[in-house]
Amino acid sequence: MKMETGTGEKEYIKGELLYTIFTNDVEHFSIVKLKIHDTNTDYREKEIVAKGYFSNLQDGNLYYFYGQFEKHPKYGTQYHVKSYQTFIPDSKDGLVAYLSSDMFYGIGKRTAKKIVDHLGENAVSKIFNNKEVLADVPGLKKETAETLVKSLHENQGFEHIVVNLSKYNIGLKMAQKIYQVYKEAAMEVLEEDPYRYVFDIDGFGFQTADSIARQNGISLNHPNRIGAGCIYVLQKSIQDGHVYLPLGDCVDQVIQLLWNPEVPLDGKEITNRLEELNNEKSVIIYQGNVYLPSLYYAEDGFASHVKRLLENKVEFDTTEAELMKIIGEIEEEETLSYGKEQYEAIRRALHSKLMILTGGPGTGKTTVIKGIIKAYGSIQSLSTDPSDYDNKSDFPFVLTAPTGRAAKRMKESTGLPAVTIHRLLGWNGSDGFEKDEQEQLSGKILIIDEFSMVDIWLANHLFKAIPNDMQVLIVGDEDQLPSVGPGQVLSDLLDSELIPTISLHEVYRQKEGSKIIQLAHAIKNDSFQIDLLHNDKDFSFIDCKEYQVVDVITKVYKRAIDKGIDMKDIQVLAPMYRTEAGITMINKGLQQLVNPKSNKKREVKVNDTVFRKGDKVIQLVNQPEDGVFNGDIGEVVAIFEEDENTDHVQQLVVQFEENEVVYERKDYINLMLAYCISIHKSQGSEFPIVILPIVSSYHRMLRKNLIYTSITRGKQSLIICGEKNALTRGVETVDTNKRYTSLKEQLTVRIEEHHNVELEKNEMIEDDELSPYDFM
Ligand SMILES: Nc1ncnc2c1ncn2[C@@H]1O[C@H](COP(=O)(O)OP(=O)(O)OP(=O)(O)O)[C@@H](O)[C@H]1O
Repeated sequence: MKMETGTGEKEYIKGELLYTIFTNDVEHFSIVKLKIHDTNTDYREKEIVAKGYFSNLQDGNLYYFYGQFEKHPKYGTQYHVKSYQTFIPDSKDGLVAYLSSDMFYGIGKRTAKKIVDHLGENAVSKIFNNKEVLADVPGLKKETAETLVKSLHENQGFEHIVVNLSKYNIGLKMAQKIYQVYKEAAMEVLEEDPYRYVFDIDGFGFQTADSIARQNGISLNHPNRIGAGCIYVLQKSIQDGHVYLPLGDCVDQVIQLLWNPEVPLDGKEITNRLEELNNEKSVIIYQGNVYLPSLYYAEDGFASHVKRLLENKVEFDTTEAELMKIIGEIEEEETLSYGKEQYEAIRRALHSKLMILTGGPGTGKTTVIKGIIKAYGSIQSLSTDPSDYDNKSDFPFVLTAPTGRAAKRMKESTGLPAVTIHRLLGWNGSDGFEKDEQEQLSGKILIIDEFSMVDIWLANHLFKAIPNDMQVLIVGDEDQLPSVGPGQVLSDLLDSELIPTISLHEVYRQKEGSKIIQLAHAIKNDSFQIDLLHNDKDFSFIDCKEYQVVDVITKVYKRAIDKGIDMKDIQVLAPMYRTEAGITMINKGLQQLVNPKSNKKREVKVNDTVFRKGDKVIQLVNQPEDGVFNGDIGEVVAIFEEDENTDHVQQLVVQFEENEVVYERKDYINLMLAYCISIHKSQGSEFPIVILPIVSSYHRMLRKNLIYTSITRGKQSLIICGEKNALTRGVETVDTNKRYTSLKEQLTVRIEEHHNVELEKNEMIEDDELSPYDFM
């Protein structure tokens, strides 16, 4: 419902706060009940529920609220507040009463009257604009004036900023972020240099700053505009995975962003500005490349921690003969015989401070991890059973992975505890990580799985927390998609050839007759042939066109459900959201099939999506405070209305593998239906049955590493539906989008010298000592 005032005047409700129905301390989102004293809208009721991002509202106080009416399906009309301010009486008597109230300590009626007599009905805004006006109030002590100014700012600083920011269409939520950074100086900063916000406020876009600058007459070639353009271009490049931009690219992109026919800018001006920013440490220019400082220091920090670890030697005095015996005993226990590469991987990992283990699916990475743990336990006489340790943190084997699902898989496949990297480092959201250089991790061996997903920021945080006496094994498959965040840490480490690496090539699962593995390796080795798409016991290909995809997937899904397969075990993966065969349409089709609308099931609608009790959903952002992370999949188990819980807000409850999370309406956008998820979101997860549509309308996305990643998510069965040509073209298309990173160079500079020494040592080990394969 839209209310018009008919006069073009800004709509308001002047209301007294009766009570707060709900408030969220972190974001200051509140729902309040108001008694209406006045309004210039057509609303005629005496009370209304208002909601918005308030700070410090007091029961009984009068405020002006500016916003718009909304119709809630159950509770009727509510006022969605965009900005607000305390009502300050506009009569002299009212103002005297206000200034002499409890809100202003030390000001009695007489002093208040003096102020009002001298400054008039607009006393408060005059003081806000220039506190010096109080100096002329006869008989007002300096200290009293200072206390009054301070209290005014405490009581109204935020509202004042909110009201002023709203003139530039900046909403309450962004205003909270801005106020936290600049406090009362927010407007001053904004009007003098709106571009400062691009540097300091997370999520504040360049275009917004630019339009405010236009309104305030800041010139198009103002250095602040050019500076903000540079920062913005660098921030945007993170979305493409870059750690830096070459100076020339950066300059070109800034010229494009700032382009205006009236004031053309040339490259020299931009380069000069970048150099100034470099001097101020707002960017870092190093060897002709431009970095945002956080990325430069992450790369620099990670490289130095890798060097630090490599400098510390491993005490390993077990002879090769003893090691052979120990590994032989493990082979007997596990009833297998390690292949040559696998044996070497175990042996080398025990000798190395830091080692990388790579290999495609089914090459035995997990088998090797288990072997390393057992061998280490045996050599050091340490139990590999966590229950033998009184204190959890004494367990010497630390297993971790970047996502919840990958950690869970690691836990299941090794039978040992494994947690996400965030949990291992004690991430507290805005407070950062508990573990760092000062408070490092405990344990003897750290094994990090799915390392291809780790970005440079997380790699740096993790490595700074690794103590010198810990051995580290990095496990990953470089042919998977790179991390969502900036960098390509695993492939840079491998490219540097400075870290001891063992690559497993022999495929063991294939020996058990897996077509999925065969396909994956054919794609990896560029030997994919169309006749590999013949159906097999774990694989089928269904020929269909784009317009048939949703229908085909629905039928396959139905067949699986009819056979009694749990929907948790079937996962549809697709590369894009918005096509006829995109994730959104597939989700709609599958929701209709497995969880259709019913009078018996509650549902909520968020934009175009309906979440219904029983729906499979995926979490889209990290929410460490609730123990739920980007990519976690769960099920909607309940929906509660406002009058059914003590918080008096609508709630949606999702059961994840390990915990239950309660969402309020404003957080529903962190969820999506998950019958079909994006291939990017599936990284690090595996599913018993994967259904994979591949059609030519996805061509923009179809790349070898994307298809490889999707195929390797299927554990027992893979069904590809779509067009063979699209699949063939996709596996032949290599991702040429180069990520600008300099980790390899950073590592080379730091550790080449050290590495030469290590190499010599390793050669000595290889020369002097015999391996079992020398006897074969
Ligand atoms: N040397 C071996 N002899 C016999 N079987 C083996 C050997 N190595 C591994 N396997 C078997 O091959 C299968 C795949 O091994 P494993 O799970 O360790 O590979 P992986 O590289 O971790 O695979 P993925 O990345 O797909 O999880 C397992 O069933 C494992 O028991």
